Amino acid sequence: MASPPFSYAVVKDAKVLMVGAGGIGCELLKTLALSGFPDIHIIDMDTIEVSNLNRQFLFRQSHVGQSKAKVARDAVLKFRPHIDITPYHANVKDPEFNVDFFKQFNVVLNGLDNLDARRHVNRLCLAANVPLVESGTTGFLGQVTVHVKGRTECYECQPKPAPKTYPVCTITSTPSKFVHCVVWAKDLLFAKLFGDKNQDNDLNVRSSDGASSSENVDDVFERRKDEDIDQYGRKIFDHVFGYNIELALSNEETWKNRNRPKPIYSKDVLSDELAQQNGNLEKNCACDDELSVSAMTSLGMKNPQDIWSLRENSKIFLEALRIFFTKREKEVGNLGFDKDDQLAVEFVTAAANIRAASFGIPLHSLFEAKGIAGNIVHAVATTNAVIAGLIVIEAIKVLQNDIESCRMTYCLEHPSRNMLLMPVEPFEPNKSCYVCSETPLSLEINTNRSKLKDLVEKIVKAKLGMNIPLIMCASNLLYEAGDVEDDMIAIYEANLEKVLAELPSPVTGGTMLTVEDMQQEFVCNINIKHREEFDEEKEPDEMVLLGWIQPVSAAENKDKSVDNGGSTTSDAVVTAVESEKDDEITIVSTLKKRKLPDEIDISSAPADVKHQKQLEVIDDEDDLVMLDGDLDSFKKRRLS
Ligand SMILES: Nc1ncnc2c1ncn2[C@@H]1O[C@H](COP(=O)(O)OP(=O)(O)OP(=O)(O)O)[C@@H](O)[C@H]1O
Ligand SMILES: [Zn+2]
Repeated sequence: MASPPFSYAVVKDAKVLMVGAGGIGCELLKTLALSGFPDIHIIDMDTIEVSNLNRQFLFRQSHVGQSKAKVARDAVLKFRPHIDITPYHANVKDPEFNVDFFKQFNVVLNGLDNLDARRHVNRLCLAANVPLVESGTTGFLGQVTVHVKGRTECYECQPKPAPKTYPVCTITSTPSKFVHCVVWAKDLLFAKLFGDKNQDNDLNVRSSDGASSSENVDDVFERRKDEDIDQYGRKIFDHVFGYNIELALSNEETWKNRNRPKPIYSKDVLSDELAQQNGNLEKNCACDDELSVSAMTSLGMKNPQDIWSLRENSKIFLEALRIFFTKREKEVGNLGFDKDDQLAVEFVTAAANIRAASFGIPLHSLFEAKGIAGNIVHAVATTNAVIAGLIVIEAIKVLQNDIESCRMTYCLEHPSRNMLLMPVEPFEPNKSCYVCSETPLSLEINTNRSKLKDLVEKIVKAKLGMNIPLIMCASNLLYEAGDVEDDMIAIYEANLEKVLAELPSPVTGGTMLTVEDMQQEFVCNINIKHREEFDEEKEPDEMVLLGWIQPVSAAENKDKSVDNGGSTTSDAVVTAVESEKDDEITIVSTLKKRKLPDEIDISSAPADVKHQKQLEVIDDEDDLVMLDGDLDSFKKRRLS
């Protein structure tokens, strides 16, 4: 079908909102300005960092520390002085950016890097009825999608795979890849030593028969008053890399079909006097900046791309631990892993490598370990530029109200059918999407036993992702959360416990609850039905939400699992799930688009069918595969 010719009028009259002035945003603002857009508003909450300069070309060294939105505006005005650019150095979730604010724009363009903000913008665009062009990049991969209320899928019509998770036992007992060791070092050991002591931690789960001495284990991690720090470090070292491994080895069953790990004790790797020689810290730490304190510097090691020997890793491990307990003592107990915290990265690299050595897994450099721990895929400027160009092309189609011609476009790393850019017709809205559809969700619940509090925590907050929910049953307010004053919080909690302990009686007869999210302008109707019989294994909460699509990874990993960390810089994972090696990518999108046939009732089975098909492919993580075809004829195809 021929699209209407490009009309400059739609551009000339358009008022657009850009959210995000980072890698994609800089390219986008430049392309919008050069394409003749006269009125552009930009929201970005961040300031410029040195690490942005290699690709966020509107920024220079002298801008470091300044607002991205404002500097981007000034930079573009230098070559397009006559356009209006309004910057907001703010979080798009701030209340000032409400439905009325969104209504003033003809189209909203996202250049964000996280799911939460994307969802928020999606919901506001739906509430304000403004089309959204959404985008993301991860290295060479990227995508641009178009979301128009009632005509295409909204951003949340399909579940988004959450960051990859691993079964706990792989992490605690049977690692087979370096990433497993990194997750162990970061989420278990680092958290145990430097994080919140009250948090549950699976570090002590070693083998099925090794639980007996769990009390002693806690003592080991507790540093005794006046305990010499080097001695303490060695004690931890010997416990986690020596004793725990010996204990795990005692369970013969585990090792029948696996390589047996080797216990490592500090005395075997480091001679005794080394502990004293270790470090040169005083000399290097005249600086006040805590994050710049480094075990590598202290030990005279410079190159983050070197792969350290077992001995070097052991020295870094002890030195980093020593620095945390001496120079950063105040933070111990509150630390969370941060990829920009040099000392934390050094500690995690060293711990992961020592564990890897024990399990016969190849060691890695700090640079590589940091990438894995921070879930970092290095950004590619060209991908951002291509994606920004595509955003503008789609925005113009949207402004021309030519939704038929809109395409979701996937930028691939390797050509497929000789193409690097794969256009896909947008999907129709998912009729069972709780965000954009009017159809109420249905909750089957044991109303005799379940409490409203559970419903709020398990369904409203955890599943539907509402931040500050307000629940109404007809015109009665049942639950409210939000910025309550401090002294009110206690009263409020007591009230909630008391007054709302049981689900209110009208619900038991089958009642529609209306749930609003005050922060995200989001309304969702839940029809509650009473059901007494629940399968305890499959439905342990005695609650089943129908019409809601589970995020991929939640269903994939029913076992208790450990998150491998932060989010990627983009959302390209929507279609491409990264596997552990850079060159292994699993594509789960159906790149050849199909409109959902009308006869299929997607409110029930097909969404699940589609979902399961995706899982099949995600499991096959070692190949580059692509799903091709429509809902009932998914085929896996290997790309060569
Ligand atoms: N809730 C939000 N409100 C406003 N801006 C946001 C929000 N969430 C993310 N952003 C902005 O979106 C931009 C995303 O850009 P990009 O993906 O290039 O990330 P970056 O932080 O600039 O770089 P990197 O994460 O790769 O170091 C950032 O500038 C960030 O400040
Ligand atoms: Zn939707």
